[in-house]
Amino acid sequence: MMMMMMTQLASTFAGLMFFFATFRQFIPEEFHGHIRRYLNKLLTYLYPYIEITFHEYQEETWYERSNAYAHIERYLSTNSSKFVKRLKANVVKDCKSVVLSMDDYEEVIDEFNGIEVWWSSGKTFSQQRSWFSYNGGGGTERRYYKLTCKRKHRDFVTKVYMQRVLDEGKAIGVRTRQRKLYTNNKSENWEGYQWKMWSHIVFEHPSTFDTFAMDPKKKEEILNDLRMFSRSKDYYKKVGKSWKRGYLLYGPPGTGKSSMIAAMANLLEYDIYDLELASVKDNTELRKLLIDTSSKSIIVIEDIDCLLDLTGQRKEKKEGSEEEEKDLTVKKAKWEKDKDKKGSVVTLSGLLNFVDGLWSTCGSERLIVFTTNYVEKLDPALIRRGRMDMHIELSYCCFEAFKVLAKNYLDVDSHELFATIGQLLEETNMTPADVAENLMPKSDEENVETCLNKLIISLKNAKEEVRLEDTKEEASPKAEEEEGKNSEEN
Ligand SMILES: Nc1ncnc2c1ncn2[C@@H]1O[C@H](COP(=O)(O)OP(=O)(O)OP(=O)(O)O)[C@@H](O)[C@H]1O
Ligand SMILES: [Mg+2]
Repeated sequence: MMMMMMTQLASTFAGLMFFFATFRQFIPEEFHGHIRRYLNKLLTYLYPYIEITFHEYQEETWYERSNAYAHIERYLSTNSSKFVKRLKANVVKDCKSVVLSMDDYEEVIDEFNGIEVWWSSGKTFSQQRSWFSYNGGGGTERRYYKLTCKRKHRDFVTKVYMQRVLDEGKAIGVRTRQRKLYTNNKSENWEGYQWKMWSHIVFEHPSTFDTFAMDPKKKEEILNDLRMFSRSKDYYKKVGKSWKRGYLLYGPPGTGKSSMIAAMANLLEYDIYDLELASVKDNTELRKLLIDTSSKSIIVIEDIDCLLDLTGQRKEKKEGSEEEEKDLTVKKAKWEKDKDKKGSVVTLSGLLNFVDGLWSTCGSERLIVFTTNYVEKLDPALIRRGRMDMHIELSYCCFEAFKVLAKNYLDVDSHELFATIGQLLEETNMTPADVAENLMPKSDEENVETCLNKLIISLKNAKEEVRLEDTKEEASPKAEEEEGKNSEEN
């Protein structure tokens, strides 16, 4: 009703303006300014409102949906859907939930701090038919939201009220969005009509900190650190630091590094950018990839140890065991092959700049996570505090971690066999991945007891293998000595 009245007033005024425009040649020039001024005064009297229109597509980049429009749409869908008669339904989150928004030509009144604003939705039609409209883009229909408020509230509405609408709409978007897992390892990154540095799939990993097996104290420490980070926007601003944090996850294969990244993303509701460095052409491309990441995300570089020779100036690092050295050589050979195939010339300094150079400050609320199996091999510059702020060791399964896995896989909190398992875990090293594999029932016949016994047998076998290895190693220097003596005698 209110909107109809306002429209009528507006058309009356438009009529007056039209009258003036038509007959202006019959009116002496010197009166034009006065007439305009009086007409404007009359407008304020007859129509004491202002209108602001938010178009769905931006004029300069006609294919790009306006963020403001999207935020307003979400805000109105949450705040107005109870009062609007006709609603549009959008299915999100993999068909699991429905988001309602105002249908075209609907109106709704919103109130904030005692001030009323009127929102209406509408659309215009463009005569031009573009390539874009044939390709399912914005098409010839252009939607908009129109905000109408009293002229005297203009400042409050444009500054305070609109900021609230945009902030709330943005927050709703974050809550209801489908999280994504991005990768740069793809030759075809065309998305509709735009070239994308990253391609993505929907991120739905079940790992959480509840199901993650590790020492509870350490887990609590990590959880506190992450929660603190996500709440510290103002703190980072105050101390003059960009709002990002680096985590280095290190430990043997199968100790949960990748699972922890997924748990972090699920906890903070962030997207993940899985950066494959071998596919990055050079430092410039690395920077472009960085610029193209969004806030509220985790940038992951797995197996960072493969990058040791990036500069060709690797310092002498501690020698690892024979097995570790062999594993590292295989991994590095694969990395070199990938790198050569894709012609990658990323350097260590390029990577250091990526982590904390000037460009890294674009965007905010971001975690950078490196993973490695061989922390002692890494260049100290890469993992110094400030770049990798928190170093997290993920190690072999301890008794506390086993209890979490037993709860996850068998739904038991205690059992008489737990004591034996606790003892064996102290005596031998087994990764959480291996413990989990033993605990998982493989048929209907396998119950809690059979699974726990399976684990006990595996642990005993692992212990025996280590004992045999040790005996062999002890025996071999003696044999060498004997051999040496014999050759001297001969
Ligand atoms: N700490 C853990 N808590 C719960 N499950 C775990 C844990 N560690 C490993 N797992 C299980 O083992 C599987 C392999 O773990 P994950 O891939 O996270 O290991 P990783 O440390 O990333 O290994 P890699 O160094 O080879 O990449 C996971 O899918 C998960 O089911
Ligand atoms: Mg992994």
